[in-house]
Amino acid sequence: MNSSDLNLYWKTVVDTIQDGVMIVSPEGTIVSVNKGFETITGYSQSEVLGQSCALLGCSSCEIARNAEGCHWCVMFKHGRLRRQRCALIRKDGIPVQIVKNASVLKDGEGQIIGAVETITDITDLTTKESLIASYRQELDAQDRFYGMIGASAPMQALFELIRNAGQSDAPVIIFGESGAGKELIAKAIHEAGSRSQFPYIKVNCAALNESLLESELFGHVKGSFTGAHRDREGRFEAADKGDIFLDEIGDLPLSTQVKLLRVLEEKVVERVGDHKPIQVDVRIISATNRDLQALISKGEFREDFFYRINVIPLRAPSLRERKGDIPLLARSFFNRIRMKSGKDIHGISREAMDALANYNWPGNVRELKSALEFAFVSCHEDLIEPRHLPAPIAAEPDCAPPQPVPVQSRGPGGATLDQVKRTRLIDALTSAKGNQSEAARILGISRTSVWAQVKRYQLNPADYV
Ligand SMILES: Nc1ncnc2c1ncn2[C@@H]1O[C@H](COP(=O)(O)OP(=O)(O)OP(=O)(O)O)[C@@H](O)[C@H]1O
Repeated sequence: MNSSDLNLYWKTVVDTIQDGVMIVSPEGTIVSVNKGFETITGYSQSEVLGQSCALLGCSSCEIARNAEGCHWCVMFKHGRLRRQRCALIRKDGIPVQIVKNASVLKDGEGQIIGAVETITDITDLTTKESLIASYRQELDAQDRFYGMIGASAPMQALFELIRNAGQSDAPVIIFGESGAGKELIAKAIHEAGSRSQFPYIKVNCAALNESLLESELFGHVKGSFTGAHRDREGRFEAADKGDIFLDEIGDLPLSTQVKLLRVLEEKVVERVGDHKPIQVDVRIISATNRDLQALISKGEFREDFFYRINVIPLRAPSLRERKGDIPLLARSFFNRIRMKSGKDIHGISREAMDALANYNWPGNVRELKSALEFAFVSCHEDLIEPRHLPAPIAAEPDCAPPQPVPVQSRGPGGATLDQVKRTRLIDALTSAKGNQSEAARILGISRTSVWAQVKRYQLNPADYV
């Protein structure tokens, strides 16, 4: 077969391919199209020959034509076009999603004599893509609730409780281990509720001493103590009509509990150094990782105050009670950290994911987040492997099924949760040579939590230096 024979068959070859093929002159006049083109556009050959290719209303050409200083067909400027995703308008007015490729055609002297364009109909693909995107959105919406991630049954049940609690004005108390997400729950209650248009104010009851805490909560008047140079509004006044989140409420001094009880009962506050009652309409959301009943027995927490704040109790499930959420959480943290770090790590290996799933997570979600941050620093490869995770996670072969652990329960060997936590804190302080920030990193909890636990368990970090 010689080349002239081949030319005879060429048209048949072009007509058998499903993609559309169109040849245009340098002015954009359509000079030839194949059968695929007819199928995709709905135009017959006789209808388009001699017409301008603008007839197809291609979205990318429209954009190029409207761009200032641009030749109406970018392809003639650049010589070729590769995998351009756009849409053209069929003869019946329906848009078709396409991918097009194009090249200019030159004669023997290098003069442009036209261009060839191929068109692939990707309607099926885009339909599938949008279906996947909508499924993904649906799944995301189910697994996320005001920034909280959780597809497991305990989390789904918690989301429902939060929705209900948000609608009520009754005080809410959130129990749960450190790092389990109590603060996120408090914020979600506010955002999901009828007070969301008003302030949300957080106060950490363990971070301040008694007099500073009272001045913080209730405000003070000028001269009420050394350093009170002017009147100051307290956090309750600032939270008027909204919510106040009292974190670590178990660390609230007894005398402050009495004052808060009055705020709850009479809905008034008095600034420190003043006796003028100020009306406030604030819902209290509190949280603790301590066993309040035990504190009541020891006389360290007022029973009447406990019943006042414990109207709607919620519990943040520990991560080991909802191990099914680990991959979901890990992937979400991975994506967030990757975006921030700019490091080109592609994912978490199967083995590393298994290690995450098998670990017991005493520091809960916070520890998981820290573990991934650690992995991003130590990984210089494509995938996060077990060796990039903090040592205890990579090492711990804990294949025991997740055990529901009530907040005020007993830990291994019948020890109370407090005893287990105390031992864990001592271990961390020992490894960290008394450095509380380092101990916090080891445990995957905040420095404030370590500081509060040191205080609660009456430890002296200097003993571990
Ligand atoms: N369900 C969740 N989804 C996404 N992130 C979470 C979830 N739970 C907790 N986190 C993240 O884990 C970290 C610790 O959460 P949070 O501060 O709410 O815990 P906590 O129980 O209040 O801890 P602590 O008792 O130490 O104050 C935060 O960075 C938070 O964003």
